[in-house]
Amino acid sequence: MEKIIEAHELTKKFGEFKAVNKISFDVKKGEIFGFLGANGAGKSTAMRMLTGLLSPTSGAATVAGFDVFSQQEEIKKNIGYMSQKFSLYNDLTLMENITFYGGIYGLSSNEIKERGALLIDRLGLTDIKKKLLKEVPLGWKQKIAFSVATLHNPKIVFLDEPTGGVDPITRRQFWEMIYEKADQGMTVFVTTHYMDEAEYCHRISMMVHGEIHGYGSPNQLKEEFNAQNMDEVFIHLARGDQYKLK
Ligand SMILES: Nc1ncnc2c1ncn2[C@@H]1O[C@H](COP(=O)(O)OP(=O)(O)OP(=O)(O)O)[C@@H](O)[C@H]1O
Repeated sequence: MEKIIEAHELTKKFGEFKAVNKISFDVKKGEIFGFLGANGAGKSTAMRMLTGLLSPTSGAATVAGFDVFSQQEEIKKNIGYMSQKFSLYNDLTLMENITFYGGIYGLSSNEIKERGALLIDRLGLTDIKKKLLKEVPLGWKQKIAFSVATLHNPKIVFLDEPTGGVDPITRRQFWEMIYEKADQGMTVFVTTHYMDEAEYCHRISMMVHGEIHGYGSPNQLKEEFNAQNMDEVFIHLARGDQYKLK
Protein backbone atom coordinates (compact mmCIF):
# COMPACT_ATOMS: atom_id res chain seq x y z
CA MET A 1 0.00 0.00 0.00
CA GLU A 2 1.14 3.53 -0.79
CA LYS A 3 3.08 5.26 1.97
CA ILE A 4 1.82 8.76 2.65
CA ILE A 5 4.11 9.65 5.56
CA GLU A 6 7.70 8.43 5.87
CA ALA A 7 10.04 9.46 8.66
CA HIS A 8 13.65 8.40 9.01
CA GLU A 9 15.59 9.22 12.16
CA LEU A 10 13.63 12.44 12.56
CA THR A 11 15.01 14.47 15.45
CA LYS A 12 14.17 17.69 17.27
CA LYS A 13 16.48 19.19 19.84
CA PHE A 14 15.66 22.14 22.08
CA GLY A 15 19.14 23.22 23.11
CA GLU A 16 20.82 19.97 24.16
CA PHE A 17 17.49 18.29 25.04
CA LYS A 18 16.27 15.77 22.47
CA ALA A 19 12.47 16.05 22.56
CA VAL A 20 12.26 13.70 19.56
CA ASN A 21 15.19 11.36 19.02
CA LYS A 22 15.68 9.59 15.68
CA ILE A 23 12.15 8.35 15.11
CA SER A 24 11.53 6.21 12.01
CA PHE A 25 8.12 5.01 10.85
CA ASP A 26 5.72 5.11 7.95
CA VAL A 27 1.98 5.61 7.55
CA LYS A 28 0.02 4.13 4.67
CA LYS A 29 -2.70 5.83 2.67
CA GLY A 30 -6.12 5.44 4.32
CA GLU A 31 -4.60 4.13 7.52
CA ILE A 32 -5.66 5.23 11.02
CA PHE A 33 -2.29 5.60 12.68
CA GLY A 34 -2.20 6.08 16.45
CA PHE A 35 0.64 8.04 17.95
CA LEU A 36 0.89 7.16 21.63
CA GLY A 37 3.07 8.03 24.56
CA ALA A 38 3.02 9.41 28.08
CA ASN A 39 2.92 13.16 28.79
CA GLY A 40 6.07 14.79 27.52
CA ALA A 41 7.10 11.77 25.39
CA GLY A 42 7.46 14.01 22.34
CA LYS A 43 4.22 13.37 20.44
CA SER A 44 3.20 16.98 19.90
CA THR A 45 6.72 17.96 18.88
CA ALA A 46 6.81 15.14 16.31
CA MET A 47 3.38 16.10 15.04
CA ARG A 48 4.35 19.75 14.72
CA MET A 49 7.31 18.74 12.55
CA LEU A 50 5.10 16.58 10.35
CA THR A 51 2.53 19.35 9.90
CA GLY A 52 5.12 21.90 8.81
CA LEU A 53 4.82 24.01 11.98
CA LEU A 54 8.28 23.24 13.38
CA SER A 55 11.61 22.69 11.62
CA PRO A 56 13.33 19.41 12.50
CA THR A 57 16.93 19.41 13.71
CA SER A 58 17.99 16.38 11.66
CA GLY A 59 16.78 13.22 9.94
CA ALA A 60 14.34 13.07 7.06
CA ALA A 61 10.58 12.91 6.52
CA THR A 62 8.03 13.36 3.78
CA VAL A 63 4.32 14.05 4.25
CA ALA A 64 2.04 13.54 1.23
CA GLY A 65 5.24 13.43 -0.83
CA PHE A 66 6.57 16.77 0.45
CA ASP A 67 9.73 17.33 2.42
CA VAL A 68 9.36 18.54 6.03
CA PHE A 69 12.50 20.69 5.78
CA SER A 70 11.88 22.53 2.53
CA GLN A 71 8.21 22.15 1.52
CA GLN A 72 6.30 23.08 4.67
CA GLU A 73 3.83 25.29 2.79
CA GLU A 74 2.97 22.45 0.38
CA ILE A 75 2.44 20.14 3.34
CA LYS A 76 0.01 22.59 4.95
CA LYS A 77 -2.12 22.64 1.77
CA ASN A 78 -2.51 18.87 1.85
CA ILE A 79 -3.38 18.30 5.47
CA GLY A 80 -5.98 19.13 8.08
CA TYR A 81 -4.96 19.75 11.68
CA MET A 82 -7.00 19.68 14.86
CA SER A 83 -4.95 20.84 17.81
CA GLN A 84 -5.31 19.87 21.46
CA LYS A 85 -6.66 23.25 22.39
CA PHE A 86 -9.12 23.54 19.51
CA SER A 87 -8.62 25.50 16.45
CA LEU A 88 -12.13 26.97 16.56
CA TYR A 89 -12.91 30.50 17.72
CA ASN A 90 -15.22 30.70 20.72
CA ASP A 91 -16.37 34.21 19.88
CA LEU A 92 -17.54 33.30 16.39
CA THR A 93 -20.69 31.38 15.54
CA LEU A 94 -20.52 27.90 14.04
CA MET A 95 -21.17 29.24 10.54
CA GLU A 96 -18.61 32.04 10.98
CA ASN A 97 -16.00 29.48 12.02
CA ILE A 98 -16.78 27.38 8.96
CA THR A 99 -16.52 30.42 6.70
CA PHE A 100 -13.26 31.52 8.32
CA TYR A 101 -11.56 28.12 8.04
CA GLY A 102 -12.97 27.40 4.60
CA GLY A 103 -11.28 30.63 3.49
CA ILE A 104 -7.96 29.64 5.05
CA TYR A 105 -8.16 26.25 3.35
CA GLY A 106 -8.64 28.00 0.02
CA LEU A 107 -12.26 27.00 -0.66
CA SER A 108 -14.44 29.27 -2.82
CA SER A 109 -17.44 30.95 -1.20
CA ASN A 110 -19.75 28.51 -2.99
CA GLU A 111 -17.78 25.53 -1.73
CA ILE A 112 -17.88 26.96 1.79
CA LYS A 113 -21.65 27.39 1.60
CA GLU A 114 -22.22 23.90 0.20
CA ARG A 115 -19.85 22.04 2.48
CA GLY A 116 -20.85 24.12 5.49
CA ALA A 117 -24.54 23.33 4.92
CA LEU A 118 -23.71 19.64 4.52
CA LEU A 119 -21.67 19.64 7.71
CA ILE A 120 -24.42 21.34 9.70
CA ASP A 121 -27.02 19.01 8.28
CA ARG A 122 -25.00 15.82 8.88
CA LEU A 123 -24.18 16.74 12.45
CA GLY A 124 -27.77 17.87 13.07
CA LEU A 125 -26.68 21.35 14.13
CA THR A 126 -29.25 23.51 12.37
CA ASP A 127 -30.58 24.79 15.68
CA ILE A 128 -27.23 26.03 16.88
CA LYS A 129 -25.59 27.29 13.73
CA LYS A 130 -26.04 30.89 14.83
CA LYS A 131 -24.84 30.27 18.38
CA LEU A 132 -21.42 31.40 19.51
CA LEU A 133 -19.06 28.45 19.81
CA LYS A 134 -18.55 29.12 23.51
CA GLU A 135 -22.21 28.23 24.08
CA VAL A 136 -21.78 24.79 22.47
CA PRO A 137 -20.96 21.76 24.69
CA LEU A 138 -17.38 20.41 24.59
CA GLY A 139 -18.19 17.11 22.88
CA TRP A 140 -19.96 18.91 20.07
CA LYS A 141 -17.14 21.38 19.68
CA GLN A 142 -14.73 18.51 19.12
CA LYS A 143 -16.93 16.93 16.47
CA ILE A 144 -17.30 20.30 14.79
CA ALA A 145 -13.53 20.92 14.98
CA PHE A 146 -12.92 17.57 13.28
CA SER A 147 -15.45 18.34 10.54
CA VAL A 148 -13.89 21.75 10.00
CA ALA A 149 -10.36 20.27 9.89
CA THR A 150 -11.51 17.98 7.06
CA LEU A 151 -13.70 20.51 5.24
CA HIS A 152 -11.23 20.80 2.35
CA ASN A 153 -10.87 16.99 1.97
CA PRO A 154 -7.19 16.89 2.91
CA LYS A 155 -5.09 13.79 2.14
CA ILE A 156 -4.14 13.48 5.81
CA VAL A 157 -5.78 14.78 8.95
CA PHE A 158 -3.67 15.21 12.09
CA LEU A 159 -5.58 15.02 15.37
CA ASP A 160 -3.80 15.98 18.57
CA GLU A 161 -5.68 14.38 21.48
CA PRO A 162 -9.03 15.08 19.86
CA THR A 163 -11.16 13.39 22.51
CA GLY A 164 -9.52 14.73 25.67
CA GLY A 165 -12.03 15.40 28.43
CA VAL A 166 -15.19 14.08 26.75
CA ASP A 167 -17.46 11.25 27.83
CA PRO A 168 -17.13 7.70 26.42
CA ILE A 169 -20.25 7.94 24.25
CA THR A 170 -19.06 11.11 22.58
CA ARG A 171 -15.62 9.55 22.12
CA ARG A 172 -17.25 6.58 20.41
CA GLN A 173 -19.20 8.89 18.09
CA PHE A 174 -16.02 10.80 17.36
CA TRP A 175 -14.31 7.56 16.33
CA GLU A 176 -17.20 6.73 14.03
CA MET A 177 -16.46 10.00 12.22
CA ILE A 178 -12.79 9.04 12.01
CA TYR A 179 -13.65 5.65 10.48
CA GLU A 180 -15.93 7.26 7.95
CA LYS A 181 -13.13 9.53 6.72
CA ALA A 182 -10.63 6.65 6.60
CA ASP A 183 -13.13 4.60 4.56
CA GLN A 184 -13.18 7.46 2.07
CA GLY A 185 -9.39 7.17 1.73
CA MET A 186 -8.32 9.93 4.10
CA THR A 187 -5.31 9.08 6.26
CA VAL A 188 -5.77 9.78 9.97
CA PHE A 189 -2.83 10.45 12.26
CA VAL A 190 -4.05 10.65 15.83
CA THR A 191 -2.46 11.12 19.25
CA THR A 192 -4.31 9.88 22.29
CA HIS A 193 -3.83 9.04 25.93
CA TYR A 194 -6.70 6.57 25.93
CA MET A 195 -5.54 3.00 25.50
CA ASP A 196 -8.97 1.79 24.41
CA GLU A 197 -8.66 4.22 21.49
CA ALA A 198 -5.33 2.65 20.57
CA GLU A 199 -7.30 -0.53 19.84
CA TYR A 200 -9.32 1.33 17.21
CA CYS A 201 -6.20 2.20 15.19
CA HIS A 202 -4.88 0.06 12.33
CA ARG A 203 -1.31 0.54 13.53
CA ILE A 204 0.28 2.50 16.30
CA SER A 205 3.61 3.72 17.50
CA MET A 206 4.42 4.25 21.16
CA MET A 207 6.88 6.93 22.16
CA VAL A 208 8.96 6.81 25.32
CA HIS A 209 11.30 9.72 26.11
CA GLY A 210 11.47 10.95 22.53
CA GLU A 211 11.97 7.51 20.95
CA ILE A 212 9.62 5.01 19.34
CA HIS A 213 9.70 1.85 21.46
CA GLY A 214 6.65 0.07 20.08
CA TYR A 215 5.44 -0.01 16.49
CA GLY A 216 2.88 -2.25 14.80
CA SER A 217 -0.78 -3.25 14.86
CA PRO A 218 -2.47 -3.50 18.29
CA ASN A 219 -2.62 -7.29 17.87
CA GLN A 220 1.07 -7.56 17.01
CA LEU A 221 2.00 -5.54 20.08
CA LYS A 222 -0.33 -7.48 22.37
CA GLU A 223 1.13 -10.78 21.13
CA GLU A 224 4.69 -9.59 21.57
CA PHE A 225 4.10 -8.61 25.18
CA ASN A 226 1.70 -11.42 25.92
CA ALA A 227 -0.72 -8.70 26.97
CA GLN A 228 -4.52 -8.77 27.19
CA ASN A 229 -4.95 -5.16 26.17
CA MET A 230 -3.08 -2.02 25.17
CA ASP A 231 -2.90 -0.83 28.78
CA GLU A 232 -0.63 -3.77 29.55
CA VAL A 233 1.48 -3.12 26.45
CA PHE A 234 1.87 0.47 27.55
CA ILE A 235 3.00 -0.59 31.02
CA HIS A 236 5.61 -2.94 29.53
CA LEU A 237 6.96 -0.18 27.35
CA ALA A 238 6.95 2.40 30.14
CA ARG A 239 9.02 -0.09 32.16
CA GLY A 240 11.62 -0.08 29.43
CA ASP A 241 10.89 -3.23 27.39
CA GLN A 242 11.55 -2.44 23.80
CA TYR A 243 10.11 -3.89 20.64
CA LYS A 244 10.51 -2.66 17.13
CA LEU A 245 8.97 -4.29 14.09
CA LYS A 246 11.14 -4.48 11.02
N1 LIG B 1 9.59 24.82 22.58
C1 LIG B 1 10.14 23.99 23.46
N2 LIG B 1 11.26 24.32 24.15
C2 LIG B 1 11.82 23.49 25.04
N3 LIG B 1 11.31 22.28 25.36
C3 LIG B 1 10.19 21.90 24.74
C4 LIG B 1 9.54 22.73 23.76
N4 LIG B 1 8.43 22.07 23.30
C5 LIG B 1 8.40 20.89 23.99
N5 LIG B 1 9.44 20.80 24.82
C6 LIG B 1 9.75 19.65 25.70
O1 LIG B 1 9.85 18.49 24.89
C7 LIG B 1 9.29 17.36 25.55
C8 LIG B 1 8.22 16.75 24.67
O2 LIG B 1 7.08 17.61 24.65
P1 LIG B 1 5.78 17.29 23.77
O3 LIG B 1 4.82 18.41 23.99
O4 LIG B 1 6.18 16.98 22.38
O5 LIG B 1 5.27 15.97 24.47
P2 LIG B 1 3.88 15.23 24.31
O6 LIG B 1 4.23 13.79 24.18
O7 LIG B 1 3.10 15.81 23.22
O8 LIG B 1 3.21 15.49 25.70
P3 LIG B 1 1.67 15.84 26.03
O9 LIG B 1 0.96 14.56 25.96
O10 LIG B 1 1.78 16.36 27.44
O11 LIG B 1 1.21 16.87 25.05
C9 LIG B 1 8.77 17.86 26.89
O12 LIG B 1 9.74 17.58 27.86
C10 LIG B 1 8.62 19.35 26.68
O13 LIG B 1 8.81 20.05 27.90
